[in-house]
Parts: sequence; structure tokens; C-alpha cells
Amino acid sequence: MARSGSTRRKAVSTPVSEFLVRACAEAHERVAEARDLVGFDELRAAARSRPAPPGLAEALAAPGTAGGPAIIAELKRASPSRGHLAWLPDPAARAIAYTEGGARAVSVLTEPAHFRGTLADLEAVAHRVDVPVLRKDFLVDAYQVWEARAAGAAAALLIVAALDQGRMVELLRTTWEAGLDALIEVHEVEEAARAHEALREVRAGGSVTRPAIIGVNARDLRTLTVDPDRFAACVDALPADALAVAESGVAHPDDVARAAAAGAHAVLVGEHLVTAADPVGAVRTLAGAVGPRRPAVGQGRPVDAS
Ligand SMILES: O=C(O)c1ccccc1NCC(=O)[C@H](O)[C@H](O)COP(=O)(O)O
Repeated sequence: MARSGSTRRKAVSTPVSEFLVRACAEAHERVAEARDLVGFDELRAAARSRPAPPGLAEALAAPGTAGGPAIIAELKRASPSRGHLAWLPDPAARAIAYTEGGARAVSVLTEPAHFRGTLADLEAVAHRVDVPVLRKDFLVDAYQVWEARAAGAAAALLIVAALDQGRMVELLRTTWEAGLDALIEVHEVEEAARAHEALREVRAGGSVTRPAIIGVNARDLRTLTVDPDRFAACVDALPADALAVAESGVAHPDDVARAAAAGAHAVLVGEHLVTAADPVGAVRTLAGAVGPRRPAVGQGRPVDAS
């Protein structure tokens, strides 16, 4: 699979997702409320006193149990597209079941209004599992990155569509400075180019650098529908050295095999696993999906030297 790695992009104007605008505005409000309780410097000092979390990139670079993509198993109680999904009275127990099934990482929705998640969920999960834990939320402010670190996260989600380029660069730098990996999420080729530019800029700044991890989310944020061809349509636009994650709509081993064939190193699975009666078996089935073994970072794929 060749990736262009090109950073040239045409000026495009994509329609704005009203849902995303609202979710980001709500996130700003929550940050303002949280800052009134715990100031930025106090939060950052507390976060820095936590033990270093495991690396998400290392976890995803190792192949899945059948040599295919690694599974990132997600905890979400509800979603805008599907409404109620699961009560999850003990999120840590669910996360442990995911790891017993072979999940290489756990994603925790911490957004309260639309997904009914909390930072306490993440903290409980990170306390009980050895695998890296991702904070899945609408991150719009550096404060949330330090919240994630303080709660024990190993990685934070940065949604390109939610951030202007300056904020994207700032949050990527902060995430890496906080000792976390970033899962940079894109939905289309133009956003992949923006992600690439942000990675170059932060790396060029030189103070801190970590591996590139980019997720292609198949869910359209305007219609909330899933396009199973979205990953394949975007993957060649990702930086050559990025770990590629296929997100949303994965529910069957064939979906995993399809993502693997298109070049995914990992798949992120939410609804299918959180609604499964047998979460261990559900992860095991996806993790055991046969897919072409793909090389880990620096082992057989071109590495972007920038
Ligand atoms: O899940 C939604 O309805 C949703 C709507 C708007 C923005 C984000 C949304 N989901 C976040 C995610 O990225 C998914 O939870 C994740 O990719 C897992 O997707 P799935 O396996 O389809 O639950």
C-alpha cells in the first residue's frame, strides 16, 4: 500500500456539522466550569505526578491475535446516532473483559451530554487494565489534555474537523508534552492533509515527538451515517509513517478483514462490543479475524523522515 504523504491541499469548504459545533461549544463550557474548581497549573502538576502511561502506538504496532489489526475496544453508554446502548454500571469490569478477549487498547467516551460518559469512568478503567486507555471526547482546550493525563489516560482523541489549524497544532503539542499519544481523527482526504501538516509543525518545533496515529472515522458528522468505504478512500492520504486506525461501523470479522486489506493497523469498535452479551467472545472473534499481517512502524513500510 503506497501512501502519498503529500501535504498539498486545495482550499475546500466542507459543510459544517451542527452536531460538532454544538458538542464543541458544550465542551468549552465544561472546561470553564472545571477551571473554576481546579486551576490549570494545579491540574497540570497533579497530572505530572502520575506514573507514565503505556504507549498507544506500541500497543497498536503489535499485530492482533491472528496477525490482523489490533482491536481498540470502546466503552460508550449512548450515542447521538443510536441513543441508549448500555448502562455500564461497572466500566472497569467491561474493560477487563475486553482485554481478556484480546483488545490491545480501550477507548472510553468521557463526554457526558451525548454519550453519557465521565472522566471517572476513564479513571476507573485506567486503574484496572494494563493496556493503554484513550480519552474519547471533544477536546478543544489544553485543559482537557491534562485532565486526561491526570485520570490515567495513555492517549487523547483530537478531531481535525473540530479544530482550526492553530488549535490543532497547540493540542497535538500539548498532548505529546503531557506524555500522551494522540489519536488524530480525520473523515476525509483534506483533513488527512491537515493532520499531516500539524504533525510536521509540531515535530519541526523539536521539543517533543511521538509516533503518528491517525484514525479515519467512517461516520459522517453531518448525517451520523457510516460509510464502509471511508477508510479505503482516505488511507492513501495518510502520512507514510502513521499507524492507521479504522473507526466506526465495525461489527463482523469481515469488517476487520476489509479494514486490514485496506491497510488498517487497528480498528476501533464501540457499539458492537458494548452491546454484546459476551464481551470476551465478541472481542476474541474480531481479534481473530484473518487479515493480512502488516508491518509495524519502521518495519517494511516507508518511514517519513520529517
Ligand atoms: O457514535 C456516534 O453516534 C457519534 C456521533 C457523532 C460523533 C461521534 C460519534 N461517535 C464517536 C465514535 O467515533 C464512535 O464511538 C467510534 O468510532 C465507534 O463507532 P461504532 O463502533 O460504530 O460504535
